[in-house]
Amino acid sequence: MSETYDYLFKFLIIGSAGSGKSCLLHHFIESKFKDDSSHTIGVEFGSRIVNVGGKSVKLQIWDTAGQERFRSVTRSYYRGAAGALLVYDATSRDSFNALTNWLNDARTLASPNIVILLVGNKKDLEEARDVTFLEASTFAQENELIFLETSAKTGENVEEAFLKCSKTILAKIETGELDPERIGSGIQYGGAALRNLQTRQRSINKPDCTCRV
Ligand SMILES: Nc1nc2c(ncn2[C@@H]2O[C@H](COP(=O)(O)OP(=O)(O)OP(=O)(O)O)[C@@H](O)[C@H]2O)c(=O)[nH]1
Repeated sequence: MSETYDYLFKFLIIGSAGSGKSCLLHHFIESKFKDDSSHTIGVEFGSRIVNVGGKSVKLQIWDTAGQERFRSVTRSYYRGAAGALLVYDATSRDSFNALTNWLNDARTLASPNIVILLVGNKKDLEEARDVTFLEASTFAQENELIFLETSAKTGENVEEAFLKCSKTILAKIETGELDPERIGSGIQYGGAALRNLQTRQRSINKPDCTCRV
């Protein structure tokens, strides 16, 4: 039996090693900080159903390894992603400088319409900050990204990051900018939406009984 959600979105979490991708996913799924996090080998997976503007959306999230040696494996997961969290560590300038490369990969290997949310993680480490909010938001504007600063430690803005990205995808579906039926869109209808579509289809096909011959 199909689960009752309206849409399924495929999500990626990408960015430099150590920026906190696995901790963000863990906090989103388990609502707590993963304090024994080690480097991801290849990819890890998590999923959760969220409510976005009255629609239930199942997020299928692929957490990719940031280390260069896994790049060929992780790249193979980009295809057909509807959304991505592009993560840098706000206490690491290197992770910020690497964003352009990650962005190029996402836009060329995933769908060109992929919705990307830039995430400045480790917001709780204010004293060790190496990237200002202003320069990151300027980068986000220049590259047409949505932007949030988060802390996977305190949980600040973690939920918001996933929800904001989902909300943007949903809005683009509603305006017709994204087509869930396009192969590789990273979006699927769930059981609930399919039932609605079928009901609508039936009423379109039904002959108009009020007309008299
Ligand atoms: N203070 C603080 N530490 C964090 C935060 N997020 C992650 N960390 C720490 O940063 C380190 C790396 O976190 P991970 O989530 O494993 O990083 P990753 O991006 O998944 O790394 P790779 O799997 O190698 O790509 C760990 O020691 C975490 O405890 C945060 O928001 N605040």
